[in-house]
Amino acid sequence: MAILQVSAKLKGSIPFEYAIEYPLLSLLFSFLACGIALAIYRLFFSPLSSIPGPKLAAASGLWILYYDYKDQRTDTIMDLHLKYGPVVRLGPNEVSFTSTSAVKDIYTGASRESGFAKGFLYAMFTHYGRYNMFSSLTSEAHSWRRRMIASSYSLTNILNREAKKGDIWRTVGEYINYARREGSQSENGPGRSIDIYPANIYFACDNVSAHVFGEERGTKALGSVADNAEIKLQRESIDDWYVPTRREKIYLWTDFNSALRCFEAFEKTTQKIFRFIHRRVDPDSKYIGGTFLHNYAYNNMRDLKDRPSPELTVAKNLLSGKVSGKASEVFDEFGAASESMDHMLAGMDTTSDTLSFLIAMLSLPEYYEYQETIRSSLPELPPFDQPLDVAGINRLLSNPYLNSVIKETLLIFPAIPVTLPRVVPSGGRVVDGLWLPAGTLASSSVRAVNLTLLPEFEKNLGNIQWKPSRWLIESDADKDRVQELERRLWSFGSGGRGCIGKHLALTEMSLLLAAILANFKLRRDDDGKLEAPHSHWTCRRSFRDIAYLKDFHGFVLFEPL
Ligand code: HEM
Repeated sequence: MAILQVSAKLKGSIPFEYAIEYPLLSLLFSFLACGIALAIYRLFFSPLSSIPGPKLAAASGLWILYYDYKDQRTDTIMDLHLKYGPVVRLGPNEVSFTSTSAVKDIYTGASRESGFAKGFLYAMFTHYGRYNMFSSLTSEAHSWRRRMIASSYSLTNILNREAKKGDIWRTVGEYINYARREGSQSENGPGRSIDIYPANIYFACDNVSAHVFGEERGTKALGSVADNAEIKLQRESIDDWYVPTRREKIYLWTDFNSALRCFEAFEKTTQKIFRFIHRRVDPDSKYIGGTFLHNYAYNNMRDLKDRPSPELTVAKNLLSGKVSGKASEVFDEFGAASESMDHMLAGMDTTSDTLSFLIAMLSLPEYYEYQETIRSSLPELPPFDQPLDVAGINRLLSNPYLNSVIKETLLIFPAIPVTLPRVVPSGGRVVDGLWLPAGTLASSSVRAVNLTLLPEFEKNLGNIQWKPSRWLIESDADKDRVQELERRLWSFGSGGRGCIGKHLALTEMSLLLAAILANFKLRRDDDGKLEAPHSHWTCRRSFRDIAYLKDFHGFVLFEPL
């Protein structure tokens, strides 16, 4: 009855008549009115409305989406922090922080939580349709996975394993042979002109695969290709992994969760179909679909299950570990393969990028003298078929000059420079003194956190120098400053989700750098005469979303000493 009365009243009203006469126009008008009301709410009444930042960003998620689309998120966030300070609103529901206390609140948090849950972005990093440690979003899904393999990556294990088996040192020897054999002659001096980007990827891949699956099953991509079809295949497949489309525009996906869910379901289903067809044709087929690396990781895992190896590896832990009696907390064949595949990728991209930036910088004329300084600080090194002992590895890991170039590269060119998104848990939380409602995306960008540490940040953002000497302690006055830098350097993340492979990466990089400088002078050889056979530097705009060395093609002259 009441409805009839209201509709009779409305019938006579002018807006109602317009709505009947122009239904599409009025629908559009209603959307517009709702949009304006929403924008007004977000700008003036939302709990985040007092946080500084561009008004357009606060009003609509399209603002940051535009920069995501242009692969400029990291640079944009840097500019915003420069303009607005340590807290910036990036979207209606997203806030970026740079202070140490905020990083602690978000990423370390209460011990029960070990930081906030990860944002949906990470779900892109499943393999074979299975979650792994890196892609698990919540602490429940993550912590049992991490506990199962944490010991494999501890510093003690890395040192003892290396002193016993010498896998990394042998791979370093392979790199030195590669630098003497590959590339081309240069007009700029004796020695070979090496495209360092693939060389570093092969190095990182050979190391991480040997650590995960054992030396016998590890890739040997640095080996000589002559007459070795397997090595040729490995190299081609590793290069292929870096196709430009890989996870391109990844931040865009986070705004389209349902599309991402569809993508996951599609991946899972197509792989099931692939397997089904292959097993019909060949009952013993181990082909599972996906790239060479997907097959490599899965087949190694299956092989290790059938033929257990005495070697203590990450894969062995994955296959045998039981953390609790819960059936869900044990890896099945695909779960274990997904975990190992993820370690391969995490260990390849990051370590190789860091090495490439480092070698590229050190090969510039202004650092020739610094190369000499590092060289003269090095101890006598053993032949590559003879492992260094624990004391010998520790001497290199604590060499202040090697450390200075590694840390400076991690600081200025972090391999993962981007936003590491986290979600405020139910009930809301206080971050850096600000109350954030549940569901807010609260995060820090590694590059912004690192660079805001520097006194020159505010004055000279466009021209921050790679300056390894800032890590040297030459007087008492330097001590506190350097310790503070070390404490706050954030390139490996922090808290329960921080990098598990940090000690492996640092050991690989220190050993390699010592051997390179003991054998070669490094000179930039990118004079435009050599065409870069790849576009790797620009491909890396996906997850990294920044191509730091745009004008550098990656050629360095390795001049024998
Ligand atoms: C220079 C080298 C490296 C850098 C700069 C680096 C950086 C990072 C960062 C920033 C995170 C945290 C991501 C987040 O919180 O969202 C992370 C996590 C991770 N890293 Fe690394 N990483 C490096 C080398 C490695 C290596 C060699 C491995 C080998 C296995 C590895 C495996 C992982 C894994 C599995 C995680 C996820 C940990 C978890 O969720 O518990 N990383 N890394």
